[in-house]
Parts: sequence; structure tokens; C-alpha cells
Amino acid sequence: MNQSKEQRILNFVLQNAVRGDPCSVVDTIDKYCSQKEWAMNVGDEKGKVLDKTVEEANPSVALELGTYCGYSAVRISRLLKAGARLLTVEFNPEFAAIAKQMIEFAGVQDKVKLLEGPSEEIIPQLKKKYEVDTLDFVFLDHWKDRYTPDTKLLQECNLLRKGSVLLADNVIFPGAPDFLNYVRKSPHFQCTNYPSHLEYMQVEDAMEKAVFLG
Ligand SMILES: Cc1cc(C(=O)N2CCN(C)CC2)sc1-c1cc(O)c2nc[nH]c(=O)c2c1
Ligand SMILES: [Mg+2]
Repeated sequence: MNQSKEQRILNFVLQNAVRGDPCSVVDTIDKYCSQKEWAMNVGDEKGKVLDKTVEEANPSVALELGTYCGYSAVRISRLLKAGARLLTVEFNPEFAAIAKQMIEFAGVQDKVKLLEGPSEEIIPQLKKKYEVDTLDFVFLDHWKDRYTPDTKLLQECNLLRKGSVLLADNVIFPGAPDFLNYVRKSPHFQCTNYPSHLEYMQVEDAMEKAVFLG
């Protein structure tokens, strides 16, 4: 049975990156996906915006929607302070299996909890089942049509507090126009746009930061 692209990415990391070194895992994925096979990791250009936003938020509890191969889970968790944790949600079981191995190889498994299932089912479980009070940082990178309903769900579940930072990938390409409309029109969010490019391509893209005002 021939391998999936995601399995080929993982194998390349296992053979070329340094075990326990998150930066080498991130760099090795970027090397493979820029030179051999494109894949939908946030990438290094938008990854630098992600890094700055995470460092500024300095979250104790972070949520990622859309794990894929674990690139941004490794990228985010490498910046977390001692005792801080990242919950990352992936609904595709094949992707989740790859990401689990990627996270373990990078040595960040003690900071990252991978939750397999649809975001709309997992978000309402975060408080009771996963002992979350409120979220300090949320990275939206799963599916553009879920950005708005999941943002509303986070609010309804009282998972956001004054100052919670949302960062959304792909707001230009593939595009999340309804999400941009929602957060920019809402009195509950202060928004900032970060123009960039689609990972590994020269196509225009952008990230949107939306800080919850309470
Ligand atoms: C799957 C895909 C294909 C794209 C594309 O048009 N191109 C890439 C391939 N090249 C060759 C052509 C041009 S863009 C994109 C994509 C990118 C993300 O960052 C995503 N993030 C989260 N969830 C997604 O579904 C997601 C999809
Ligand atoms: Mg993306």
C-alpha cells in the first residue's frame, strides 16, 4: 500500500531531524515541503508571525484547531513556559497518528495534548473533560468554514477571557471572509491583520489576530 504524503513527511523528519530538537523538526518539515512536496503546514513566513503572537501572549493554556502533521504544535509548544500546555484538535485520524509521532520525536509530548475529533464536539468538553478554565491563546488553522462557528462556540462556552488572543491562518487564501467580517464587526474583538504568503508559495495570504475584549 503506497505511503501518504504525510507519512513521507514524517519519515523525512525521522531520518533527517534531531530527536528532541523542536527547531530541527520545524526546519526539516519546511525543507521537505518547500523542496519536495507542498503541504499545508503554516510554514516559516507565517510561522514567524505565529511565534511573535505566542511570545507576546505567553499563554499558560493554548488551543490549536487543526493539528495536521504537528508542525505548528511543535512550533508553538517550543515557546511555552514551564508548566504551560497546548491542546491541539485534529479530526482526521491519519493526520492525528502522524502528528502524535511528530510531537513525540520533537520531545514536546509533555506540553502537548492531541485531541482527536471534530472541533465542534471537543470545544464544549474543554472545561469539564480537559480541565480548562479559560484559553489564553487559540490558533485557528483547521477549516475556513469552521472559523466563525467555532469562535462563537468558544464564546458561548465561556472559554475566552479579556485579553484572550485568537490567531487565524489563511484568512486571504484559501480565505475566511465570513470570519473576517464577524470578528472585525464585533465589539468584543480588537483585530489586526498580518499580510503574508501561502506557505511555500508566492500566493498572497494573511493571518488575522483577534483579541477578545470581554
Ligand atoms: C490544501 C490547500 C491547497 C492550497 C492551494 O491552493 N495550493 C497549494 C498547493 N499548490 C501546489 C497549489 C496552490 S492552499 C491549501 C490550504 C492551506 C492551508 O494553510 C490550510 N490550513 C488549514 N486548513 C486547510 O484546509 C488549508 C488548506
Ligand atoms: Mg493553514
